[in-house]
Amino acid sequence: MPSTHAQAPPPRLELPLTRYAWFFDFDGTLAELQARPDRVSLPAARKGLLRRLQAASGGAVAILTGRSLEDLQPLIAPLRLPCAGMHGLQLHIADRTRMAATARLPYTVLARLQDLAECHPGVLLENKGECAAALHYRQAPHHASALEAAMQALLPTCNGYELLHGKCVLELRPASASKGTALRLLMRNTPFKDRIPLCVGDDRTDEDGFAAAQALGGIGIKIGTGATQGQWRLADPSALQHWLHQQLEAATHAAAPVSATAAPPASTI
Ligand SMILES: O=P(O)(O)OC[C@H]1O[C@H](O[C@H]2O[C@H](CO)[C@@H](O)[C@H](O)[C@H]2O)[C@H](O)[C@@H](O)[C@@H]1O
Repeated sequence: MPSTHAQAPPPRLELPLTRYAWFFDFDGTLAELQARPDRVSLPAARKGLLRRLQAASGGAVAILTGRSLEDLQPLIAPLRLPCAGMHGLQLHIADRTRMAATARLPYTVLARLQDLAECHPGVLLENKGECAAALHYRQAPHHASALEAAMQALLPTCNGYELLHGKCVLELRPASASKGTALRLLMRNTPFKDRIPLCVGDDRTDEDGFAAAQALGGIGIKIGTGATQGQWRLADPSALQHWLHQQLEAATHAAAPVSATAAPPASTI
């Protein structure tokens, strides 16, 4: 359900950072979107903020991404964080990676996707390890409807799969898991357990994370434009970086001796 606050940036967090469980989407949220998935990198300043947040929150920082974990982990290195990959199909926590029970994409479907990429100049195939595969058309948006029709036609041969519409990307993936499922699973584990989930994301699959976080009494923060059920909104990854920096600075000052002339905090959540 759309929120009445969803156009406003989140105010300062009211409680200590250790009271929140932090969930971040990757592409479009921590890292700016690029023409191709392999052109993305996470700026050092943002890695630094995540490291500070990891320390300040007692380790309750996770990434929920649509990428496979094999793809994500080098992008966040040297950080080691709990994370969910492929929109919740993979879960990595306490140095163990688990995969939701799922079918494999028939090799005939993978071969067809490869053909589609080759026949449509500018289209890229992202094979996420046999369980899911995506066709990216950011560099060839005129092919979007042909790709969609071709992938819709493949769906009946992919039992239990759905066609996901992302940002200039169409993906065949099992319908059995979501970012909401992943968030709920992580929330059952230390150090996330008994905290207030705070979920940040820019894309359609992040809405599942917002719904799960808000159902647990938490907070959803939408990055960028578009309808959302998140309560708050930030313009882009740079605005998120700035807001996180503010939260960390405020927490650092709150831990310091209080000055008699300190101003009262502005509005909080
Ligand atoms: O859940 P996320 O971490 O946001 O992942 C969503 C998809 O992100 C990647 O694709 C998107 O970002 C690319 C790089 O900026 C961009 O070129 C593409 O157009 C976007 O759709 C990733 O490649 C996908 O696997 C993720 O599902």
